[in-house]
This record gives sequence, C-alpha cells and structure tokens, in this order.
Amino acid sequence: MKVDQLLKNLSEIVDVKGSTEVEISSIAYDSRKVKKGGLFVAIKGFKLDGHDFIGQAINNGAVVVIGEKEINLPEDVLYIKVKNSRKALSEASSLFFGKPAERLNVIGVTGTNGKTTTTYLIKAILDEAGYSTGVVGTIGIRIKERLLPAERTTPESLELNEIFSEMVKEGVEYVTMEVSSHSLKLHRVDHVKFEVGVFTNLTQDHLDFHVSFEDYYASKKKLFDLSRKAVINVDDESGERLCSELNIPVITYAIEKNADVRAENVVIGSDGVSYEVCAGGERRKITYKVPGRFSVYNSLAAISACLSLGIDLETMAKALEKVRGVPGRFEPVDEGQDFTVIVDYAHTPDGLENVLNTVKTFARGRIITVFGAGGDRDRGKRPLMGKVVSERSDYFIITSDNPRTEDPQAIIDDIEKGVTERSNYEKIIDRREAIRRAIEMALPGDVVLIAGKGHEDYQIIGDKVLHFDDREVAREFLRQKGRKR
Ligand SMILES: CC(=O)N[C@H]1[C@@H](OP(=O)(O)OP(=O)(O)OC[C@H]2O[C@@H](n3ccc(=O)[nH]c3=O)[C@H](O)[C@@H]2O)O[C@H](CO)[C@@H](O)[C@@H]1O[C@H](C)C(=O)N[C@@H](C)C(=O)N[C@H](CCC(=O)O)C(=O)O
Ligand SMILES: Nc1ncnc2c1ncn2[C@@H]1O[C@H](COP(=O)(O)OP(=O)(O)OP(=O)(O)O)[C@@H](O)[C@H]1O
Ligand SMILES: N[C@H](CCC[C@H](N)C(=O)O)C(=O)O
Ligand SMILES: [Mg+2]
Repeated sequence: MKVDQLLKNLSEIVDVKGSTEVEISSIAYDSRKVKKGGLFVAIKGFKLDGHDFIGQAINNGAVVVIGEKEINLPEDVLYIKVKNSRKALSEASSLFFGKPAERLNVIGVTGTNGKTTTTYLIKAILDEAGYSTGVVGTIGIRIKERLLPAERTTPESLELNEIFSEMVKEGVEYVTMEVSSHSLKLHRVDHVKFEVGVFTNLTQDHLDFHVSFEDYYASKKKLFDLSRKAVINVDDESGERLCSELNIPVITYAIEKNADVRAENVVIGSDGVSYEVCAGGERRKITYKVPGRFSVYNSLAAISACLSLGIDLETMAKALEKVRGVPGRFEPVDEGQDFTVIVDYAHTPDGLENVLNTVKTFARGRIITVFGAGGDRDRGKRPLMGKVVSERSDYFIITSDNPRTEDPQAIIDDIEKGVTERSNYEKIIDRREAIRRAIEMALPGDVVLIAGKGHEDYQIIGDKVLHFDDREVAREFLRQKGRKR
C-alpha cells in the first residue's frame, strides 16, 4: 500500500511529518507484532498507551506510525497524527485489504441478547435461498462451512478486514455478523456499510465498560449510522425509542405491539415454537424447534432482516423448520436419563429470566440451576442475576464462570446479595463439582439448567485458560449416574 493512497483515505488527519515516499507492507496495532516495512497504529488504551511502544515498533521495522499525540520521530519514519487512532486503524486496514466490505453484503446484529442466535438463523435462511455465506461472532468465524476460532465477538478492524478479504476470495456473498457495543464504541466496524442493521433488545450488561445505560444505548445506536436499513424489535423499550430516532428505512417486528412483521397465534411448546408471521398482507406458518418466547423474537428478527433483502416467506419457513438450534444455546444434553439437562449461554439478568421462564413452561419436576458470573465484567448485574435465578428455581448452585483475575468467592458473594429469602441453594466454587452435585440430586422430571458458558470450552482462572466444557462435564456425570443404577 502506497502512503499517498493512505493519506487520501484517512478522514481525520491533523498533521503529517516525514517522507511520504514509502510503501507499507503490513499493519499492526501491537508493537510486538510489527514487521519490517510495516505501519504501526498507536492506540491510547484503557490499560496501556500504544504511544509508549512506538520505539519498539520502529525497532521491529515500522516505517510509518499513526498516532494521536504530538511526537517527533527519526527522519526516515513517517508520522501521521490523527484525531482518533482506532478510527484510522479501521480506515487504513480497510484500504490495505482492498476494501473487502464493499464487495460483501453485510448484515449487522446488535442488542444485549440474541445476537448469536439471530445471526445463525439469518445464515440458515440465506443458505436455503442459495447464497454463499459467512458468519462473524461469539462462536467463531465461519467462512462457508469452515469454522475458525474467534477471540472476541466482534474482531478488531484489522482482523475483521483480513477475514472479510478471505471471504471475498472464497466467493462469500452475504456476511451476518454480531456487532457488540464494545466494537461500536471502539471503532472496530467504522469502515463497514451494513445492508441491514438489526436491533434485538437492550437490557443490563457491560456497565463496567459503558459509563451508563445511556452510553450503552448510544453505542448500539451507532450501528444504524453505518446501516442502509434497520430492523427493530419494537416490543423492546429501547427499540421503540431507537425507531423514533432514525432517519433510515425501518422494518419493525413485534409480538405485542403493532409492527411491520408480527407473530400471531404463538404456540410455545417444550420442543419449540410455532406461529403465523404476518408481513405486508402475507401470512405464513413458522415452526422453529427451539423453545421459548425469545425464539419467537429471534426468528422474527431473522425473518424481518431477510424480508428486507427480498427473500420470500416460503424459503424462510423452510429454512427455519430445519434449524436444530445453535451450539450452547438451549442445548439439551441427553444420555437417556429421566430428567432434562440444558446447557445455555444466558449470562445476563434478562437472558436468565427468559431461559428460566421457558424452562418453567415444560418442567414437570423441580428446576435446578447452576450458574455464576464473569470476573472483570459488569459487577452490577451479579445480584440481579442472583435475584432472577432464586425467584425462578427450586434449587440452585452458585458457582464460577470465568472468574478471570477476580477472587471467585467474592463474585459468588456478589451474586448471593440478590438472592431472595427462603431460597434453597448452595455455593460451590468448583464448577465441575457444582455440575456433579446438580446431576446427582436430580429426580425424574426435574430440569437441570447449566447457564452462562454455552459453547465455551474453557474456564478462565487468573490469566490461565483451562479446558472446560459444561456439556462434556454434564455428560460424564450423567453416564456415571446411569451406571450406578
Ligand atoms: C475493553 C476492550 O474492549 N478492550 C480492548 C482495548 O484494550 P485496551 O484499551 O485495554 O488495550 P491496552 O492493553 O490498554 O493497550 C493499548 C494498546 O497498546 C498496544 N500495546 C500493548 C502492549 C505492547 O507491548 N505493545 C503495544 O503496542 C495494544 O496492542 C493496544 O493497541 O483495545 C484492544 C486493542 O484493540 C482490544 O484487544 C481490547 O479488547 C479486549 C481484549 C477485550 O477483552 N474486549 C472485550 C471486553 C470485548 O471487546 N467484548 C466484546 C463484547 C462481547 C459481548 O457483547 O458480550 C466483543 O466484541 O467481544
Ligand atoms: N432475544 C432474546 N432475548 C432475551 N434472551 C435471549 C434472546 N435470545 C437468546 N436469549 C438468551 O440469551 C442467551 C445468549 O443468547 P445469544 O448467544 O444468542 O446472545 P448474544 O447477544 O450473542 O450474547 P453475547 O453478547 O454474549 O454474544 C441464550 O442462551 C438465551 O438464554
Ligand atoms: N461476551 C460476553 C460473554 C460472557 C460469558 C460469560 N461466560 C463470561 O465469561 O462472563 C462477555 O465477554 O461479557
Ligand atoms: Mg454472541
């Protein structure tokens, strides 16, 4: 990439110092990853300041540096001062990879809960319609049928552009991606023009990162500055507000309220949901084999997004009928036992409320819940999670869910503060032990809900990532219990 081209593409240059007669061979925002002939983007972080590592970046071979501070560099290194390094990183990496986002139809999904599920449902519909698809999100990066691991829900702009360029090479036409509030606030997707932006809902989470609920809302709203069209759940209070604040075409969806796409005659059963979708004077029966009211919402979101892309209801109904769930989202673990075990990714008060209300609709016996809350994350949600679980479970075990650098016992104590009186519960730090105990005590007809980790195959303790998979552990103890009989 030539520097003069880069200069033309950066929108907020403050100053340029040094020779512009250079060629850039790679980009890095971590000084340790800079290569010879590379561009280093210095980011003022939350913990460290990338500007402090410019020396190291130059030692590693950086020929161009982008930053926000007033800095003097050796003569042979070009310094570009910008207003916002993260935004510049997004613009530079898009250019470096040949602006791949412009060659893809990108659908962005934001909201506190339901993003992963909705992206998978949209993918299923697009596959059924015969398109070649890619997915970016919590479970990983999917390029057609190839699944690559992902560190974050929404990758940093540099990695995202690399993924997009790979997708373009492989002939992907549509990408459905989760757009987290972190990524919007931190300019990870500034270079993307979304065909459709989808808003699922907004409830408490991440108030460690966002200074207030209003800031959380404002970050999510940014997706719609980057979208051509919007799809919004107007049964959600923030969704309704968002709808009134946008100047782009909007398709609304709802069960309760009046909306462009509505679900009527909703039936929620133990093996899934069915309803009639009404859109633009058309009606079509929808069957989706994952239970819960939230399944109606997630499928409505996917239908509305695909309607805006011109796909017919017939194709959508066919696709949704075939979907058998998303890994770690309301996933049953079945070893032939006479009670139900479900692994789910609910890790917010709202997610837990939804999943427990769903379990309630079909549980014949007791509801036994195993859950915890992430360390180094929103502390305010912990007692709320404790309250929701204690109000909806007959028995529960508070345990660890990625304590990270926090004391696991202190996290459990935070959760316990919200537990209502006369609850039946215990606290077991070791998640494996907690799962063993829940399975051990389950009687015929009971439901054991293991919440919070879903598809994750690790437990983060301190800075160590240890292998841990709720589904594997549950299976092991189910077999053990089966053998004892
Ligand atoms: C809170 C958050 O999002 N933090 C992101 C932020 O980190 P930071 O500001 O703390 O970075 P820092 O450690 O201070 O470092 C500043 C800069 O110095 C650089 N550096 C550092 C050391 C060195 O030797 N040389 C060097 O150049 C770093 O590469 C960085 O560019 O900027 C970094 C670089 O872009 C990100 O990697 C990092 O994401 C971290 C890993 C993270 O855990 N993010 C999570 C919370 C996240 O993004 N989650 C969302 C939401 C999921 C959901 O909705 O549930 C997601 O999309 O996954
Ligand atoms: N529309 C919804 N509303 C409320 N809760 C939901 C909804 N959809 C799913 N859930 C619950 O939230 C959990 C997480 O769902 P999903 O993984 O689809 O959300 P997400 O927004 O991608 O989460 P994350 O922010 O962690 O990536 C599910 O396991 C389920 O219990
Ligand atoms: N993407 C979410 C996932 C939380 C899942 C839970 N298992 C945890 O680690 O807190 C986050 O990083 O907040
Ligand atoms: Mg997700």
